[in-house]
This record gives sequence, C-alpha cells and structure tokens, in this order.
Amino acid sequence: MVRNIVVLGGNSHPQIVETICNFLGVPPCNRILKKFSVGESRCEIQDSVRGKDVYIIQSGSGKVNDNFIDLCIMISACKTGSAKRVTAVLPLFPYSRQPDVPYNKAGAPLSKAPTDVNRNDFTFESRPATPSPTQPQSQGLTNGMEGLQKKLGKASLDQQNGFSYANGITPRRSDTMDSSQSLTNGHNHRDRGSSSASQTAPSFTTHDYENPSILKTSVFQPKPGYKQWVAQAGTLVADLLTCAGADHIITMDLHDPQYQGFFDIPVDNLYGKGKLKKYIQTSIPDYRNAVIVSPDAGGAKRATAIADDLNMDFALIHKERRPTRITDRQNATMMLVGDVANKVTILVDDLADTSNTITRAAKLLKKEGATHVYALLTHGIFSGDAIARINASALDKVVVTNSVPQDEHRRLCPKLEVLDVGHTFAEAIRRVHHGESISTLFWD
Ligand SMILES: O=P(O)(O)OC[C@H]1O[C@H](OP(=O)(O)OP(=O)(O)O)[C@H](O)[C@@H]1O
Repeated sequence: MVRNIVVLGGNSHPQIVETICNFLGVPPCNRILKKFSVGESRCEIQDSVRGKDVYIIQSGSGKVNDNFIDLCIMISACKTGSAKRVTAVLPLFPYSRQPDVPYNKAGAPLSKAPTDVNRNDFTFESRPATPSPTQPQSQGLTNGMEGLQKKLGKASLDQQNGFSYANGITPRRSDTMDSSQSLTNGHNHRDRGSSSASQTAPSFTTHDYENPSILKTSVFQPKPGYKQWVAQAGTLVADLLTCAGADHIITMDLHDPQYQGFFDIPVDNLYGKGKLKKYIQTSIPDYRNAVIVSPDAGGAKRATAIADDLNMDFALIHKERRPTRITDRQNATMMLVGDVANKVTILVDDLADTSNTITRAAKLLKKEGATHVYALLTHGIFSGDAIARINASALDKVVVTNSVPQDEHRRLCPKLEVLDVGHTFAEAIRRVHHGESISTLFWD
C-alpha cells in the first residue's frame, strides 16, 4: 500500500481508476461529481487531501469538454483543499491533436475551395464528421451505425435513380455487399443473389469519395476576401490546467510530443509502444516477415521505432488531407512507398478517431497484395461511425489500449482487441510519488 497518496477519479474512465487504485492498494477518493440542472459541474471532495499527493485521473474521451472542465474544477478543489501536490493523469490528452485547416460543419477539411467549373470533381476525405454536441461519441455508437447505414442506403438509391459517380465509375457487381448484414453482424458478407437496394453499396464502403450523395454536399463555399481563422486551443488547454493548480501532468503518446513545450510544469509522456511491441511478438505469427506500415508521414517516426526495435521491414503511406480531384484511381489521395505483396502488414499509429485513415490504408494495402492487415493504435477514440466503418473495412484486426473506455466498442466490433495500460499508469504514479525514475516506462 502506498501512503499519503490520494487517487481521485473523474467520470470519464471508472475502469482505469479502479485498476490504478487496486494496483496502489488505496481506495478511490470519495467525491461527488455531478451536474446542476443548468449543466454546470458540481464537485465535492469528501475525503481530506490536506498535505497529500493527489492524482486525478481523467481521460479525454466521451463528453470531452465536460470532462475537461470537471478535471479543472477537481484540480482547483484539491489545491484549495491544501493538497501538497496535484498531478493530472490524462491517459488520452484532449485537444492535443488540432487541425491546422478549418473544418466544415460536417467535419471535412476546408483548406481550399474548388473552382465553379468542376465543383463536383472535388471531395474531402475526413468523413463522417467527428461528433458535435448533437452527435454523441461513444454513447452514440448505435446512432453512428444508423447514420452509416442511412448513407449507404442513400448511395444505393442515388444509383438506382441513375446518379453516376463523379469519377464515372459505377461499382462492379462483385464489389457489392449487403450493408445491413455487414453492419449488424460485423462481417463483410456479400450477397450476389438478391436485388435489394442496400446491395449496391461498394465493398469496404467506408469513404465518401465513393459516395455520390456526399459528393453533392461536400462543397465548400468561402466568404470572398476572408481567410478562415482556426482557433489553436493547445496553449489555452495547457494554461487552463496550470491555472487550475496542476503541478504535474502524466499522459501517454501525445499526438505531437512537442506539445509538452506548451507547459511550464513537468509532463511525463508515457509510451504505448512497449505494449504494441509485445502484442506483435506474442500474437502475430511469423511477425519477423511482416511489414510495419505508417499510415501517414506524421506517424513515421513512431512506426519506424517499432520496426527498428523488432528488426522488421517498414513501409509508408503518404496521406493527403487536402481536397483532391477524383481520378480513376480510387486511392488517389493515398500512396504506398514500400513492398507489401504477399505479406502480413501492421499499421501503427497513435490514434484512430473517425477511422478513415486506418480503413483507407487497409484497403490500399490489400489492393497492393497484403495478405493480412492489423492496425495497432494507442488511442482508440472511435467517434461517430468509426466502429461501423471498421466492421465494413478490409482490416483483419484492430488492437488498441484502454486509454479510453473500450467495453462498448469491443461489444460492437469483433475485430477489436484491447491491451491494458492501467498498470502502466499505476506504476508511473507509484514512481512519481516516491521520486523514482520513470524512464523505464518510456522504453519497455
Ligand atoms: O481516424 P482518423 O479520423 O482518420 O484520424 C486518425 C489520424 O489523425 C492523426 O493524424 P493527422 O491526420 O492529424 O495527421 P498528422 O499525423 O500529420 O498530424 C492520427 O495520427 C491518425 O493518423
């Protein structure tokens, strides 16, 4: 049992709080954390924190903004309750991945407007939207699946009504699937015999550049003479935590490790790669002949680190997030550098949010001859239709950590496997509390 320590859990991830408390041998701090009817947070710390080393666990998942404000209020409550030191433990750090281009209402990048002449020739790849307040995240998985089914259904109707694809290609008969089947049981069944409307959706139909109904609505209309300004919330979020009274931050696999520089307090950025490496070594047969693939240039350093450690081959996908003219190559905005023919491939990335990146990468890898595609990620956020998209994709297995709650995702996605990082955080807390080095946790 660790003495003089208080573990205070937010509402975002009760399971990881329990794991941490069990590991440290301390009960979770009693508190009330609710909402007044107006929507404001109500926080009461019911155990004394005077002179204690307090660790507040809150992940950047679910209702991210509510959870973040709750975290700030808990930090402040402990600080004003005379805690000796307050450490915010954020298994997934919110707002550390901010787009550098404006997004439209539906979540697609708005970096450039198409010309009037060929407006219908353009599309954007990040669809569907990352959920907004009216479009819940994890709690809204069923909604997400319904949403995807609606889109697939509409695509089929458009085709029946004679709407042709922007690239002039109509999906081949062999590329069709029964979307309702694949989305409800999680497998990509094909039914060539039936003539139902849902059949006309393309196989691995996960991307909107293949969906005419979405192409029609993805057009950005800028205000003349005005260049959009995108709020960069990173510094503000860092300042809010430190103003609330945080003395120390513990997190894992920040999207951009340089984000640590936004803080003037210590930030311990743990690595999830140890868990991912262990999974490769123990669960992927003949892994030495497999190829590690980074689905974009931003993640190349992360993926090569694993490939180098395990002495494996490496390939890179160049991902283009800017609007792109649709050509006859379906993967015109993704390009593979490296050889994956007849190989098992392992996509490595820090996170999947809409899952567009990994599902598109998987489709490209299978097209280039890969026999199996695994995706190994630290943070499985899976907002909106992400789970339905994975179920309908060419991915064979998706492995994530439980830096955000995964029970509901696992129930809906038979391809999903979850690795525990609760013990890693608990060990980091134990070491920070005793003033020991935590560098071994960075490299295991
Ligand atoms: O599941 P999705 O919604 O597709 O998002 C996941 C992708 O987004 C992030 O990269 P980003 O596109 O921000 O590019 P970067 O790595 O260059 O920063 C992340 O590293 C993934 O590659």
